[in-house]
Amino acid sequence: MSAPLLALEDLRVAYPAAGGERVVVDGLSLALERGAIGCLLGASGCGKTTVLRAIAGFEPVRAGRVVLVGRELSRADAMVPPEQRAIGMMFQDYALFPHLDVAGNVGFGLAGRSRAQRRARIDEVLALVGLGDRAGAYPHELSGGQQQRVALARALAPSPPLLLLDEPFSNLDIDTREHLAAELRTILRQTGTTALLVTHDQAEAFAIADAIGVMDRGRILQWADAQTLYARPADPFVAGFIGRGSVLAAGAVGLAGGGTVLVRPDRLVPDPAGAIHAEVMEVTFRGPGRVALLRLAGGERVEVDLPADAAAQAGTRLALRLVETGLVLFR
Ligand SMILES: Nc1ncnc2c1ncn2[C@@H]1O[C@H](COP(=O)(O)OP(=O)(O)OP(=O)(O)O)[C@@H](O)[C@H]1O
Repeated sequence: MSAPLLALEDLRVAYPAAGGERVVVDGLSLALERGAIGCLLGASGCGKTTVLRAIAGFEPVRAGRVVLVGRELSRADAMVPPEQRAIGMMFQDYALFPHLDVAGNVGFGLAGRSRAQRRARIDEVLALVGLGDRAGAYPHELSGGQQQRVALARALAPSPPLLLLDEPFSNLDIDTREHLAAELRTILRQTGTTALLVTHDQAEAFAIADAIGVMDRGRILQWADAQTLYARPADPFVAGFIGRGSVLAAGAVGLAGGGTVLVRPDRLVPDPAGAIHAEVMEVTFRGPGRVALLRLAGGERVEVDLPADAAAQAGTRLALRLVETGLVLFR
């Protein structure tokens, strides 16, 4: 197999803190193939941005290595400065220059090319992001989504070997975000750009990435494609974090042998002959169907998708059976 385009090897990053230092990235490794779109997914504060900052060269590493196209960029006792890494970046505040028009913003990173070459490249990337007719507009004349496209065009213009994107759509409304996520994936594919994205939004990660690393407290718990994370989460944290479902003691749903089990909302089905008894706490309509929040006999809470004909109401009791195919057990 060919060497990955980006390799993070046992990376450790710490910030100064009262009485010493606080490790926020702790033994993190990943490999990204050329042309692949990777994503770090995790809750606020788990260290995602810090990983990107270490790759970009804004944060020194305490241990481990950052290697891009076979070139060592960071290790504990040496680092290549950010401006010599040729890595493209797009951050959540997209920081466009307000006094430059769209063409000026996009052309900013294209010093060293002739005027004609610059102009041609600006036109090319603006067409790519669907803003071919807005080259003369100023950032304040554009919508949030358009500004974000300009930021993307600016990051792509120098054809960086690697593009880092930190919560690129977090300032946008949900419709624009979903639309742009799909568009971003298409553009990255068209240009063959290798990218590493950071987000706390699972839908965004699923829509864009080929491989997703679920992070918790500075580590990657599992690095896999979206289907694998959903169907075969590696541990209870990933199981609870990805998709809907509850991680319960196996005995709570009648399974022998101990351990815990991930119960997705379609794995418990109302059945008068079922052996699992629950109290209905709440029923919510979530178009197209209804969802019931149940309390099992041992007090565990679990969410269940209700069939159209199920007559469940808050305050009533319900018998259910467990659909055992596709269950994920942790022992
Ligand atoms: N410059 C800094 N100095 C000290 N602590 C920092 C610094 N930057 C980040 N931290 C801390 O490091 C931890 C990880 O922060 P980081 O921004 O990497 O997380 P994140 O997962 O990207 O979160 P968010 O989604 O909220 O940006 C947090 O607890 C944060 O408070």
